[in-house]
Amino acid sequence: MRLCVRSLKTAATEIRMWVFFLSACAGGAALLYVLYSWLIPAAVQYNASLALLWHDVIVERVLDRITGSTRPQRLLRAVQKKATQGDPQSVIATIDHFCRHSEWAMNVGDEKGSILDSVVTELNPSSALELGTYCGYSTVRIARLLPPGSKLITLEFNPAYAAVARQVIAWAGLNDKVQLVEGPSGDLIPQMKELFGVQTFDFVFLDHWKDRYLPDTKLLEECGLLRKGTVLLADNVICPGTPEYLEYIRNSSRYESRYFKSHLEYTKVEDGLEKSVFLG
Ligand SMILES: C[S@@+](CC[C@H](N)C(=O)[O-])C[C@H]1O[C@@H](n2cnc3c(N)ncnc32)[C@H](O)[C@@H]1O
Ligand SMILES: [Mg+2]
Repeated sequence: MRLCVRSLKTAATEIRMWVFFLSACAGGAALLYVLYSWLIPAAVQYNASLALLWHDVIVERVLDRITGSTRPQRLLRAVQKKATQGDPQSVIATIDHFCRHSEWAMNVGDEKGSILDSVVTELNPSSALELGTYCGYSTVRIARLLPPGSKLITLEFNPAYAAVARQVIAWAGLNDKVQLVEGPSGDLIPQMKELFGVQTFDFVFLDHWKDRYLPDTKLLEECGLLRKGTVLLADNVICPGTPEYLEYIRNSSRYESRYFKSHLEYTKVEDGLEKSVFLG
């Protein structure tokens, strides 16, 4: 009888321990779930530094490790799987969907993209330059709006990104409008006239590394690649930010400049585009 009571007590203690252990596991899992599905997404939607750290460093590195591929390669696979060949709009929509629902990427994005579209449509440029191609998202956005016979030269110094962008541009059916040139902007801008026969650009989209906006603008001026009326459109002037460029372009008597408020691609963090008309 005594033995029986003792084994009942031991069993009750064991059950209590198991209940405690399982509750702790369930609590931990619930906490992780709330963190991952609610707190982190909410924080990175509204905070600039957290957004860039989370999307551009943590998630990208983890997914690269797990999948054995790079973000541009995953983006390209989504395009090849879901977008219609020869249809730029479907390529843009596929990339935006991928970036909103699978993985953030540093394209200009749909929200600022519609501002970019209106600037390009209004200007109707026959020669355009893009600094920073990445996967070719903004290249496709700009090139699809160019009038027949126009050309967009886009510069990218990362060979792996350039290789992906070439396939994205080809998938959109825009090879005849786009010339992707591989190399650093600082070396290529001075060679534009002799290598590509460009006189001046009607439109320049600045979206490469932010510390190059100002030196490359001055280089474009020195090389005589801007004409009276050339429009410079600069992305990410708030996030990550280009303070020296803004200081220069807003205070120079050679430009008329205007800020278009928007958000960092695929988030609610404030960012914007600066449109500056060269006055000659
Ligand atoms: C923000 S991404 C461009 C995004 C692209 N414009 C879009 O919206 O789809 C910036 C790209 O510029 C490239 N880049 C940065 N500095 C550069 C430079 N000095 N010359 C050429 N490419 C550069 C980077 O490798 C990167 O792919
Ligand atoms: Mg950008």
